Amino acid sequence: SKQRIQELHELLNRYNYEYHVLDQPTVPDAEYDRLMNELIKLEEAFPELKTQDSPTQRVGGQVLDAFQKVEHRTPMLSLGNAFDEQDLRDFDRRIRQVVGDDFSYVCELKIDGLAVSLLYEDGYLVRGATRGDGTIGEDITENLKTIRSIPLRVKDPVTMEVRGEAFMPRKSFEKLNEAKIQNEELPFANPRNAAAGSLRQLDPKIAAKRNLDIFVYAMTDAGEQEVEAHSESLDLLDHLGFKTNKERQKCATIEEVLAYIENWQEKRPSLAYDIDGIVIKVDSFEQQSELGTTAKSPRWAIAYKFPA
Ligand SMILES: COc1nc2nc(N)nc(N)c2nc1C
Repeated sequence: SKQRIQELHELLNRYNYEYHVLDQPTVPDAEYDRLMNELIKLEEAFPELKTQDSPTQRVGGQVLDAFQKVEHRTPMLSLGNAFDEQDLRDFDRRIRQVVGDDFSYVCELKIDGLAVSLLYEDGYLVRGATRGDGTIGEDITENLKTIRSIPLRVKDPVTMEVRGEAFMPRKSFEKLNEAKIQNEELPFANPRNAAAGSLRQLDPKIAAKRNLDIFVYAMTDAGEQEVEAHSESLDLLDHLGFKTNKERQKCATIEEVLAYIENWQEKRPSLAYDIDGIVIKVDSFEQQSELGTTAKSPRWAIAYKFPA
């Protein structure tokens, strides 16, 4: 049974990864459910064989009476904003004044959700927290564990914090609001509020039903992982089993950044989730550290906000 439990862990984690991270399931849901039920029964029969990263542990047990405050290992910064082309050209000029002309940007969609931090120790997810004020957040581990695209254990025994944006896909938002209106409850104003409201639930079983998702966008201590650029750290996060946003693109010049922005301004309605802008980052970590950060945001990144 220990061997079968190990086998079920691997199967369920693989099927979960294919469905929720790759969006390419290879088995029907019924097969997944059958294996999950077998694992639940085996763990009931052999409780000593239940592990913290077991797929059965995603939906926590008890309802909390409050969230604990937690301190982030490294502060969660915020982004400076750009609202038009001139702001972006000013940003670009400031970058070039420090690092010269030999650098590249990475552009990413700015997901309209909730910034969260995931702490992994020796490869295991040990804590999940809201951004809070950037230094102190709230421990919402039990709720974040219900997001199927968050690995409970990653391939390598890494210890790091991973940052990402938790969000509610538009279709889930519409279905949730339909149900709320049916029950004569107040609907959520937008997917971002719905995601925030879901992650603030003290009962993880409610969060588990809200079909939340996440795109991770940074890891701390990336230096220790021998990566030298942000784009490489995103590829490493993919390798570790995280869900990153695939629409990211390297841009050699601000002109290419402007073209990327224009492209996504147009394609925005076709996305399965809300975005409120585009994040532009200098790719090289060495150049990021040359540029440094102000008290609250990096000088090497900026968020272009779409007009409301
Ligand atoms: C480097 O710091 C950041 N990077 C980010 N990247 C993306 N894609 N989205 C964000 N919301 C974001 N926020 C911050 C503070």
